[in-house]
Amino acid sequence: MPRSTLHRAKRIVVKVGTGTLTDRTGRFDRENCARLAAELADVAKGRRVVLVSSGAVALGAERLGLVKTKGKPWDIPTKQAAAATGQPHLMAAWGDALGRHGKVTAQVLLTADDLASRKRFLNARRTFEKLLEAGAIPVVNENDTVAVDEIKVGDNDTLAGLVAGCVEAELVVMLTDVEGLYDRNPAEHGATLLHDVPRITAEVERIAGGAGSERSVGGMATKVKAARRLAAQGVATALLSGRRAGALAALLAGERIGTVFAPGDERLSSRKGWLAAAAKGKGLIVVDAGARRALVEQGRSLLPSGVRSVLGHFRVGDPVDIAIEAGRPFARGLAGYGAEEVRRIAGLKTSEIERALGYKYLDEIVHRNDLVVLEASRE
Ligand SMILES: Nc1ncnc2c1ncn2[C@@H]1O[C@H](COP(=O)(O)OP(=O)(O)O)[C@@H](O)[C@H]1O
Ligand SMILES: N[C@@H](CCC(=O)OP(=O)(O)O)C(=O)O
Repeated sequence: MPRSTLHRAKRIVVKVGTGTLTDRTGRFDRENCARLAAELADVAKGRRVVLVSSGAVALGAERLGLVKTKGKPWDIPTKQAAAATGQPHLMAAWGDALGRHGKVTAQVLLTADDLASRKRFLNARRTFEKLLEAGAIPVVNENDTVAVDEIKVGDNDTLAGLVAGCVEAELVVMLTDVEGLYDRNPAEHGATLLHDVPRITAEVERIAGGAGSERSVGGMATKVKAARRLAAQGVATALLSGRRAGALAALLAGERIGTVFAPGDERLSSRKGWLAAAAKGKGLIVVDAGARRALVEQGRSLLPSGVRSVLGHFRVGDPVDIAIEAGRPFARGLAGYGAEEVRRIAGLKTSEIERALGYKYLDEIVHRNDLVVLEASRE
């Protein structure tokens, strides 16, 4: 999807960062919210738009009168209390601003745990579908008040990527407080804006630094990581200034504005996209180098002969990670056998499965249709 074809995207996730909705002192910027709402309503004509909006913590902090001491981050309960306070005001602000343009808004609060569960992921997808069908703009945020470390996404750039998978968007636009990705931190002298990034290499990741203010989370690093995951699923990502009037329309008109990360050639099915981005492996299957080659280079299924050992407990149909000894998982798939069964057939030929178990479901431990190679392992 080169720039000139971005206008074809029928489903777009737009992510708005804290810096776009607040001024320098951290106060809510109602004017910018109103301007953005008008532009979003325009983009939503003939398209389905999902908004991922940050800002709950900043709005809540303002209401609660919490003052930030430089260099001293708030503790988690303080941030959660601020989010609980700010979220209804954030929704009211978007509801009012988009309502002025005839758009109905709906609140969707999610955690990583919700999207890792296939059942809840599908439920969320059905809800999104209904809302979009009805012409509403879902406004998504992390469910910060309940999201402790183990279950949270952590930043809204990553959340926007997960939501894009859930609604099968073709494009994610992140509105932030800079014009796009620069070749070095834009605070440094002589930084140059990179308009088009055909491939997210390790070098691109290296130049993407942390957040621009203490109120934001993740910075460029999480945006580029999210863009890399999206590219691997065949989705384009654009970064734009959330303060530049008309930027969204200009981007969709093919103008050279902001940064566009090109999508990879392959568009993953929604199920494979979920496996790659949202699912969590319930266990780990350790395989030999030959199996790794067959899976990564030849797109084959995982057979028992390549399996060395099994860690953890999983049942048939559960997501499982696949790694070579002492390595990071390089693939994830849906288990064709439970962990106990895989332990009993590890290293055997497919013709020996039945003798070892007394029955056989399939030849494959993970079928290639249920398997994704994790893009981080390709480097
Ligand atoms: N190479 C880079 N190019 C652009 N911005 C960068 C880069 N490295 C770090 N940043 C920082 O990332 C910030 C944007 O991310 P962030 O502060 O998290 O904003 P948001 O609240 O919109 O998510 C910029 O303000 C900038 O300070
Ligand atoms: N969920 C948080 C925002 C987290 C976040 O990623 O913030 P940002 O870096 O400004 O997009 C909130 O609503 O305040």
